[in-house]
Amino acid sequence: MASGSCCLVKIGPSILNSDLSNLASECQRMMDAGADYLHLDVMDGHFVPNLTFGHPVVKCLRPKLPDVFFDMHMMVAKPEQWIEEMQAAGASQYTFHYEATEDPKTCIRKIKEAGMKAGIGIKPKTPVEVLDPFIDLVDMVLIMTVEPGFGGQKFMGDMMPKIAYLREHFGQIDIEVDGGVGPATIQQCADAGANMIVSGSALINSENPRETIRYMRTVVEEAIQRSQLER
Ligand SMILES: O=C(CO)[C@@H](O)[C@H](O)COP(=O)(O)O
Ligand SMILES: [Fe+2]
Repeated sequence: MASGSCCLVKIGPSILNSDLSNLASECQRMMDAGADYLHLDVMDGHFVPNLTFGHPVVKCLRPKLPDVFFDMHMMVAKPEQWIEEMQAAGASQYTFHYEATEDPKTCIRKIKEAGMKAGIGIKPKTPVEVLDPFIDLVDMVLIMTVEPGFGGQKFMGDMMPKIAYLREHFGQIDIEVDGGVGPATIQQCADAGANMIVSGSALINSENPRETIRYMRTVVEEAIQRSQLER
């Protein structure tokens, strides 16, 4: 892991590829397996070529999982549009895409005013430096390692320098990695400096999700320890 990091490892399953007719029990299954939070993928058919669910589903899910941190991955055009609804539905963090808004600063301010944590993410073709002006304003940055829109895609290892750049220049910020992350790719994410690990199909399809989560957590913890020794 690049230098400067001492943040907490958090594993957040993406339930996009789970049996959505059993959404609450699939979420509970992931939490029972040792997940730290849930990464809920919202798609609007405009920003990405796919549809999932919106705030009404989050509202139904919240009472079933009252204490769970919901990281809303908002793959939507005009993300400003859904901030209040998501907060009212029970979202904990609102992670929007830099590419989806003309005014990221106002979007961040509105998320904070609504009482949620704010995350900002970039698609694979977006250079990481565009995030520089917003790092001090947000709680988390998201580096996509697939083109957003679908679960089960191939991990893009060439995104790792973006994570290393953020860890190198911005110390302890929470860096989330999302797309194709699982036991086969976690080492690359850990070495680059990611500490918030989204894993969808690898966890949902795992025969032993508890062991898969434990393994990924250990790999990232060891990378953080190594980076601290190197400092
Ligand atoms: O945001 C997205 C896709 O757009 C992700 O959250 C994926 O849904 C994660 O699933 P896997 O790539 O791990 O299967
Ligand atoms: Fe996601």
